[in-house]
Amino acid sequence: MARAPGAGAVTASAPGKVLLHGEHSVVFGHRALAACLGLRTATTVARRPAAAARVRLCLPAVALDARVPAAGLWRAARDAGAAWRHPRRLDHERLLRAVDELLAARAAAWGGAQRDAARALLYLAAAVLADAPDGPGALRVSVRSELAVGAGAGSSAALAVSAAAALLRLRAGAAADARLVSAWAFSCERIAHGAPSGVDNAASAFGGLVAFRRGEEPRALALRVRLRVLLVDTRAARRTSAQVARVAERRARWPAAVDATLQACGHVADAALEVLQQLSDAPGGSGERYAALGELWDANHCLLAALGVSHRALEHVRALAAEHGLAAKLTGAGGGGYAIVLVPPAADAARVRALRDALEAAGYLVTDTLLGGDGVRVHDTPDESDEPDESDESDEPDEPVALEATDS
Ligand SMILES: Nc1ncnc2c1ncn2[C@@H]1O[C@H](COP(=O)(O)OP(=O)(O)OP(=O)(O)O)[C@@H](O)[C@H]1O
Ligand SMILES: C[C@@](O)(CCO)CC(=O)[O-]
Repeated sequence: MARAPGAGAVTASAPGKVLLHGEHSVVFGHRALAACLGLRTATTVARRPAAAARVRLCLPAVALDARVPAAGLWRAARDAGAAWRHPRRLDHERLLRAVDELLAARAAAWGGAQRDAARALLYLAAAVLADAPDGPGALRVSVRSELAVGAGAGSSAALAVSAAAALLRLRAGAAADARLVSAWAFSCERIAHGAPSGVDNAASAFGGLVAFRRGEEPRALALRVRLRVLLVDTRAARRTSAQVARVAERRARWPAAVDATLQACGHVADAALEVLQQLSDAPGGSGERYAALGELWDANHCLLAALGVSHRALEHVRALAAEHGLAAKLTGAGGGGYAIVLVPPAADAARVRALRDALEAAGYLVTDTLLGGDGVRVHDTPDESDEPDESDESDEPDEPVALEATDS
């Protein structure tokens, strides 16, 4: 049997993130500080030997298993100027229109999370692979994740970064630079979020602790400090785009007041960066510095609440943390989703345990984790000797791929 063009499969994984500071204010040009999580999303892209060009999307986290015919999409991507090295040369809107036309009838019954994921993955696959000499052919894209979807821990960025890295590895034959991966993931994030700042994809691609300001290169911070947090999933659903729209709407009504609040968030982020730098330079006296950091988390949370993006569950988490002597803030877009509780090294273990119990008794999911760790990683290389099997056409389920957490 003839081998399918460029047969093989690649898996890449990327972490979620938390924003220590700067959610929402980063959209308006202020500094954000992001740290990646030990929880990851893995995307496997496999070239399949099917006769017809199509993409199968296996996305258990959003309960989607769909097959989409793709010949027209590959053509549209070439017409839109797709070239894997140059995300900015692509006519973004034109390719997106082609994706939407393709999905129009098919996705009518899908929910928003399914449609957003399918749009993002089809866009990326077409954009990165359409200019391959032998064409993209048939693909299977399978995603597995340890992250809560749509909760503020950067699940959409981890999806975009891991998919971009896998597709680029398949297309280019070598692992791509994190900046290129991040740039493609940013184009992808634009699809659901309209005008994202880019902080989520930068944090996920680069890993560790990242200082970010819109329009500037992300700065990986070489800090010798690993913050311990309780990551609390309130399980209150929300969409990032809706929270961003809520702030924009409030700003349209009260421009001066909202701009002053956003600017204050920026000052808090600047001050927190100084404290983190001190913690890294001189770990002695860290009790006071952790107390200062806690104060800044609290201030940042209150400013975000003033912007209208808190939620009663987030306020509840903060109140429980305060009862146990710890500081907490919402992280990500807010409106539900995740909060983070700062656990200083000297925190009393029994109190932390008691807080965890109280949070769990209230129905929240708690992960005790260290922030920082690896950014994007390519796990597999395409195996060109892997003779495809005709039975691949029958769309049998994928083999699961083991996901290693990087820390926690
Ligand atoms: N593992 C996954 N499988 C399929 N789709 C996913 C997955 N992870 C994220 N998504 C897509 O990303 C969307 C969630 O993006 P959203 O930006 O609202 O949340 P988030 O990225 O988790 O939070 P934030 O942007 O505030 O950090 C989902 O609705 C879905 O379309
Ligand atoms: C709410 C927001 O600031 C962070 C979402 O994690 C949106 C963005 O930066 O694009």
